[in-house]
Amino acid sequence: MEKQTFLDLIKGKLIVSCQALEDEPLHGSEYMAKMGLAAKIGGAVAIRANGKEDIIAIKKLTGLPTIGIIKRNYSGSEIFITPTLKEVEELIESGADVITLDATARMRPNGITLHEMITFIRENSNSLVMADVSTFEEGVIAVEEGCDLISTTLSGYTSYSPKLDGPDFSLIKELTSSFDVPVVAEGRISTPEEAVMAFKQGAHSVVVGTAITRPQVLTKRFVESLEKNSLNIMS
Ligand SMILES: CC(=O)N[C@H](C=O)[C@@H](O)[C@H](O)[C@H](O)COP(=O)(O)O
Repeated sequence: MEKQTFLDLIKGKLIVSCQALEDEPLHGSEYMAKMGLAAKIGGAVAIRANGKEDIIAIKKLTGLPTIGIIKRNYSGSEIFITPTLKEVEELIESGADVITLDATARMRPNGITLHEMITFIRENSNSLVMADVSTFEEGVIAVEEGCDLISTTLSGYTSYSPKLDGPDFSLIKELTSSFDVPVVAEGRISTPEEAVMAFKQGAHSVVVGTAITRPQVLTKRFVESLEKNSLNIMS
């Protein structure tokens, strides 16, 4: 998909992240494709997904554009979102419209740089490049490296970024007020009101994952709240 067409499509709209890792009950491309379809029926305009199989299944069932990542752990590196060219190659094969890279300041496996990863994508595909960052400084680098979109995904998930319960609205605001590159608000957006707040900070689009597609986490929130309140009532 053309860059401008994709950016226009997601502007002011909701992207849903449909991901279930191997240790999650909804793991499997059939479940994720149906989750994607449910999101589409609800009005999502694109799907963020993990892994070649899920991306292919989601694209086939929904027809929506996909933002692809591959989560994989390598010993000796903390980077787990599309860490090496191997994952990039798998994403190119999947036909993902956007390839998302960890653009944090941490060392990648094999010492490959963000610059080399982006160059490889540009030379071997028409996919757009999204940079997942955890701080403003990483956003600056992502812009300098020519990423098509920046996402706040990793705020709270690097040792040096703030550990917030909710979304990192300050980071969204800082990035959107400094760059023309579209900023996607992502990470711990749990309510429609928070999504609206993210747009008020200038976000181009909003990604919601857990609050829509991880029922076990949502169930737990209810249960914990009930337990806490029954304790309060008893005391
Ligand atoms: C940190 C990390 O691994 N984030 C992942 C990135 O793709 C996903 O596990 C998240 O679900 C996604 O970013 C959406 O965020 P939330 O689920 O908070 O709405």
